[in-house]
Amino acid sequence: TVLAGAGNQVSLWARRQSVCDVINTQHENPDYLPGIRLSEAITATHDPAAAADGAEAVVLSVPSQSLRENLRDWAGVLPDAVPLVSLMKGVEVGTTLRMSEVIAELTGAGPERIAVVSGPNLAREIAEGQPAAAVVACADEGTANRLQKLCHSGTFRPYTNTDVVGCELGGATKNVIALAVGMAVGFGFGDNARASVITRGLAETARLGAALGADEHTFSGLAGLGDLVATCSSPLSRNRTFGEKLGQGMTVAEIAGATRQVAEGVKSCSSIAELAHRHDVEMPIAEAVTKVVAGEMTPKDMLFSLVSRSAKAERW
Ligand SMILES: NC(=O)c1ccc[n+]([C@@H]2O[C@H](COP(=O)([O-])OP(=O)(O)OC[C@H]3O[C@@H](n4cnc5c(N)ncnc54)[C@H](O)[C@@H]3O)[C@@H](O)[C@H]2O)c1
Ligand SMILES: O=P(O)(O)OC[C@H](O)CO
Repeated sequence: TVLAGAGNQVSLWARRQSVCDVINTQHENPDYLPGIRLSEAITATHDPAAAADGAEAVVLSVPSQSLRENLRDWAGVLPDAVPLVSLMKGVEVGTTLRMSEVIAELTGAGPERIAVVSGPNLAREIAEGQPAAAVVACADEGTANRLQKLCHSGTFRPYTNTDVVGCELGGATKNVIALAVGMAVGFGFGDNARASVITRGLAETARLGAALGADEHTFSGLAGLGDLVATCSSPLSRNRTFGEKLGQGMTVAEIAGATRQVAEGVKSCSSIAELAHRHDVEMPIAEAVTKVVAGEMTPKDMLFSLVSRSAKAERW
């Protein structure tokens, strides 16, 4: 929708032919975005080669843990030399690779071709054409500039950034923090708890970013604070909603069984906690969320354990 709104012809790949048919004939995706009319500049196909044929850029957006298996099928049909753009906000379980790293590994593309778009971009609001801003990050500024032009419209304002690591970590970690915020809300706590978890969540995200070579300024930008605030505040967020249900006493299996959409933080929390351990970074919220998701701690114990940790200086 963003690309079509900026004047591009968009070819969308979908797994199910029936979804392609509805998009092509009724210009709607009733399963995921009911009631929203899609631009006629968007056509759908079940054939990845047809979707990628002649593309100026390829935008990749599937649940993070499925990217590797999907790219194995797609790598052979992706056009050479065009930018490969990730919208995904997760870290691969088992490898702890960021999505740009998975793309590099499976396609052989260099950093000058791999970009990330991230920011406070809740899908339904974007599809409704509500205004939003985002970051287009690529190590190569020229590629970032070209992609910025490709998606800049009257409702979508992209900024460029060369800090791919920071943008990806901001996007993946905010999902984990949103789970914690959701748990606090679901348990019945108010705005003080919510703001405290958001702020300390940002602090631990920035600590991890520093250890992995990210630019600290990224975390006060749209892919950091911006996305964190949107996700932790919005009932549209799947991660926050998942956390809320955990806080109300449902189990991970019960919640996962009742939703068809991905809450990336549920899987990525363990990869992020593993990255933190490996780089000797303290990430108490991510570690505690990982324990709740693994069934090793209740949301109530998690929330009180975070408050009763040993006292320290705010900046250290
Ligand atoms: N929804 C948002 O508001 C939003 C905003 C920005 C970024 N993202 C990110 O985009 C990525 C995709 O999220 P989404 O919101 O589209 O998720 P989703 O769960 O709403 O939909 C994912 C789509 O992928 C398909 N899918 C599911 N499993 C698949 C698999 N194994 N292989 C191929 N396709 C599969 C689903 O059928 C669906 O069409 C995530 O990393 C998410 O963090 C989402
Ligand atoms: O619905 P969520 O929790 O996956 O969040 C969606 C987007 O990442 C918000 O920018």
